[in-house]
Amino acid sequence: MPIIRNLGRAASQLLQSSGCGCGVSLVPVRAIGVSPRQVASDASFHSVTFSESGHPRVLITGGLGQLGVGLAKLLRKRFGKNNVILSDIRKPADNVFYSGPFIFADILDYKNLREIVVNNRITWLFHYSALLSAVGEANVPLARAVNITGLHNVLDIAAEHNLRLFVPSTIGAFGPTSPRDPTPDICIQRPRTIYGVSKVHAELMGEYYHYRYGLDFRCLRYPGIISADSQPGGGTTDYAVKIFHDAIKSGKFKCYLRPDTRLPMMYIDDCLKATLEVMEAPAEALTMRTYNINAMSFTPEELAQEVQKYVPELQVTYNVDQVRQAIADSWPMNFDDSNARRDWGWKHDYDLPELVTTMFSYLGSDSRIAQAN
Ligand SMILES: NC(=O)c1ccc[n+]([C@@H]2O[C@H](COP(=O)([O-])OP(=O)(O)OC[C@H]3O[C@@H](n4cnc5c(N)ncnc54)[C@H](O)[C@@H]3O)[C@@H](O)[C@H]2O)c1
Ligand SMILES: C[C@@H](O)[C@H](N)C(=O)O
Repeated sequence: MPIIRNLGRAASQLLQSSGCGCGVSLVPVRAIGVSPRQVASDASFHSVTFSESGHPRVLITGGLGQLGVGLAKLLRKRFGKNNVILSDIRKPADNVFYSGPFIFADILDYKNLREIVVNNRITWLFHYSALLSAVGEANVPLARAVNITGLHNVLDIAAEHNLRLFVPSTIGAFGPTSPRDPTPDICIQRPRTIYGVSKVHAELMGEYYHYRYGLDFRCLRYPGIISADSQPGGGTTDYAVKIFHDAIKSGKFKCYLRPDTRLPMMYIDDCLKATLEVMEAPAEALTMRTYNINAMSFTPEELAQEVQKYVPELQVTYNVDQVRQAIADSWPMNFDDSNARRDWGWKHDYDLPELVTTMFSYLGSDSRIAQAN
């Protein structure tokens, strides 16, 4: 919902009398007095970055997807179990529910989200809710709502409550006119998916709120993420997770991308490590608010060859899905993350061989690993 649509009379008056003398507000307009739980307009909205315990109070939105549960685990180790609240609109599995605080949070419900942030004295928000590239193309209106309207809600609440906000972007924020090998941080971004368009929008809005309202916005462009104990949510890079499961289950894998399709990829532990590191980086170290991060790039054919070292009988066939192939063909082949490495010391731990070894050891085929060595 456009911020301006929520501009009430009190907000208009405040805008007229705003301190800088230029007639514009220092917090997003929606934050000024539209909530039934509104505090007086002269009260301080500003909470602290850390709670009394010295740890941030964290909320993760969209936390039941491929990445959120792992992030919660990492953050709970660092900040304490009860300081990290996982949220989603889906029902959590027992092991997730009993591993720490979980709450229902629909990012399209602005008031509910605001109430959660206030009642739990949240200071850091990791905004993971999204529809990914393939499911986004299958339902553009929903992707637009979740990825764009939902982001607006999160941005306004984060700015109003002085949160440190992390929003992940993606290799999908680039398009066919971007340099693809390698893709630098700053270049042409004309993606052709609703997912990519919404992520460019998120990068730009977050940076705008940073410069305009002082929001502590931090963003990483993730490559395709590979994990063993969580399933991907409908993206173009999902094949690189499925191949491991199919290799173990049936010894057969049908790939929906051409064998020579090169994309940047990363093991989940590196992705989550980078996320925590950029959130903990001192603000003065950050010369940018949106960074590429990279680990490796491979094609389905190269991944299959590495997997076949562990499952030599694996049969791979190719049945190209035109939608996902067109998306992949418009994305970076290699990612230039030199700014992240320089500014806050980003360094990945997993290249392709370590990734494959780790995946098989998690998926329980240690005997095959022994054979391969
Ligand atoms: N997994 C990757 O390879 C990858 C790569 C680049 C960027 N990212 C980004 O990282 C973030 C997390 O990715 P993921 O792979 O875990 O995604 P996912 O698709 O697995 O999970 C997204 C979650 O968002 C939730 N969601 C949907 N609508 C919602 C709503 N209205 N309110 C609250 N939650 C809602 C879904 O229930 C789901 O659990 C996303 O923003 C994604 O764009 C992921
Ligand atoms: C790359 C990333 O954003 C996601 N895994 C997708 O393929 O849509």
